[in-house]
Amino acid sequence: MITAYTAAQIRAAERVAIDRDGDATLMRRASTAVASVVAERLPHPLPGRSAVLLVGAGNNGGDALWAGAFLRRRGLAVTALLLQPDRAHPAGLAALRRAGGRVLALDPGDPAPAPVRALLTSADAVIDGIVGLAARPPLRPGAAALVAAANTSPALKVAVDLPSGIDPDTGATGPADDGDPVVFAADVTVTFGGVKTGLLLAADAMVSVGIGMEPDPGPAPDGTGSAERFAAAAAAVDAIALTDADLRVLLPDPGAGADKFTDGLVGIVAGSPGYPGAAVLCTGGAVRTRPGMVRYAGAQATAVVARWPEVVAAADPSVAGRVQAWVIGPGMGTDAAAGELLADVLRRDEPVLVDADGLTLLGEHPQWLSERTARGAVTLLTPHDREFTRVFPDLPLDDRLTATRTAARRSGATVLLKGHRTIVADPHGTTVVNRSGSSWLATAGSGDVLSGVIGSLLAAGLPPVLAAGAGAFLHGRAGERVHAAGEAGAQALWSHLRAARV
Ligand SMILES: NC(=O)C1=CN([C@@H]2O[C@H](COP(=O)(O)OP(=O)(O)OC[C@H]3O[C@@H](n4cnc5c(N)ncnc54)[C@H](O)[C@@H]3O)[C@@H](O)[C@H]2O)[C@@H](O)CC1
Ligand SMILES: Nc1ncnc2c1ncn2[C@@H]1O[C@H](COP(=O)(O)OP(=O)(O)O)[C@@H](O)[C@H]1O
Ligand SMILES: [K+]
Repeated sequence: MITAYTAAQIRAAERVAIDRDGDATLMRRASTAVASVVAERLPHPLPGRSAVLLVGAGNNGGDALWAGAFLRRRGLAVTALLLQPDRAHPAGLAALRRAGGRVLALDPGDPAPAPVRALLTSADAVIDGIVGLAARPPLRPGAAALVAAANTSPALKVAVDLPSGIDPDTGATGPADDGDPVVFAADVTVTFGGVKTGLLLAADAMVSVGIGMEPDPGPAPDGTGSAERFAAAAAAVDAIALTDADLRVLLPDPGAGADKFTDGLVGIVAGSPGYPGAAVLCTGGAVRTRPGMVRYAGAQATAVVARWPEVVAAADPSVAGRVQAWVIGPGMGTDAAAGELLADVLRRDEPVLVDADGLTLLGEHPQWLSERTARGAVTLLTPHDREFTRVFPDLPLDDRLTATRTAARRSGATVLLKGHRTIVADPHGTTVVNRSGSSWLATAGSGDVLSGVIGSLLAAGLPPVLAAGAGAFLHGRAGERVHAAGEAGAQALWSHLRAARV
């Protein structure tokens, strides 16, 4: 489990560490780590190579200046570009100068003239120390112009603590209506004092370095497979991301005493004459995720059983037999008959996952959701952006994390917002960010497979936020395998779901 924190939580831990160790010690540890990452990743020998530092007004710039001083001592030519020369970290600046580094004060009106752009283009490494924990995006115009110029450089790009341009708490990059906000295009982010939640969303490669100021990670999951313990660990921090090892804990292999009824049955209501494929795709997601039994209840029983003979099929939920969780929505249509089916399933007490057309119907009948969550029935919504906006029209998606958390808190449902980084939040605020996946998942029907996967985990009794988080992680890993195998299309996911649990 990767645990992540808000800037305020990290600042609180930092205050304790500064009182104990002094801030110069912390900065030395942080900047040494940045210099090491740069030195490890550049081709050797290092003498003769060059690094450019982008330096803002605070301690983030201080880290970059100290890292530059260390790299200078290892033989690199180092140039610091100061966005606010009179506010640059004095000790860092002095250290860089002592080591023989060059310092350029930038013109605030034109921070990236041709000579600066040429310097960035020819550099071997660019180190981003414009802004860290104090960031409030979007970047101010001068910083944005410098970052935009740096992003065009072929150099190794290393962000100090956070890529400048993202919000530490949410990963958001600023209001979407201001055009595309600029963010430093880091190849790697070296972060200290704990992973910031924004990094889970907005940074790909990151190195988290302990410098003696990390927040208390809370109760660790004990490795026994207790989902409750796992959920408590997740609830104690701001957000988590799951790992392959977590999946082994959350989805144990069945024990010797298992039979097909042991681990929960999922019922699937999906597909319609217009969309027979959705029924088959969604059911396949469930069949391939866990042993046990899958029931199908809907208009495509013949097609489903032709592809999945192990499925027990019925014409509708009222005659389907007992299940421990329902998945409803993929390709079911949005007509009156589909609405009745959804209303019927939502009146039941078992956990229900609503996806796709089911979400469009919920947008038209919000009371079906509120009546259900008011009586405490477990509900999980798995929208993509357009479906999210149908159900929660007033929640802007320029800050996806806040939108997802607000939707969950307000509706009483667990909400999974799909995307490059899928986000799951439950009504109490427990948050899982998914970091597995491949853009090859952006293919028609891949969401149908996902809802089958998650429904199966919900029926197995995982708390909804973990069922959704683990399902998204597994689906993402399967997507990576589809890509690696040179395959494509949503049904290619089926055959990789089992092997994706390593
Ligand atoms: N206090 C310490 O001892 C330590 C601090 N550390 C570093 O210090 C950083 C935090 O330092 P600071 O609190 O000084 O602040 P930052 O260095 O994060 O911010 C610098 C300045 O950026 C400006 N800024 C904010 N939003 C901006 C925007 N959208 N566009 C342009 N500029 C913007 C702010 O006005 C602020 O003065 C951490 O991220 C980390 O890199 C580490 O060295 C660890 C130890
Ligand atoms: N750019 C992307 N990178 C990674 N995963 C993506 C990307 N775009 C979409 N996905 C994933 O692909 C799936 C698409 O689901 P959805 O939009 O519901 O498709 P459909 O309705 O066609 O089944 C989701 O799991 C989503 O997280
Ligand atoms: K930075």
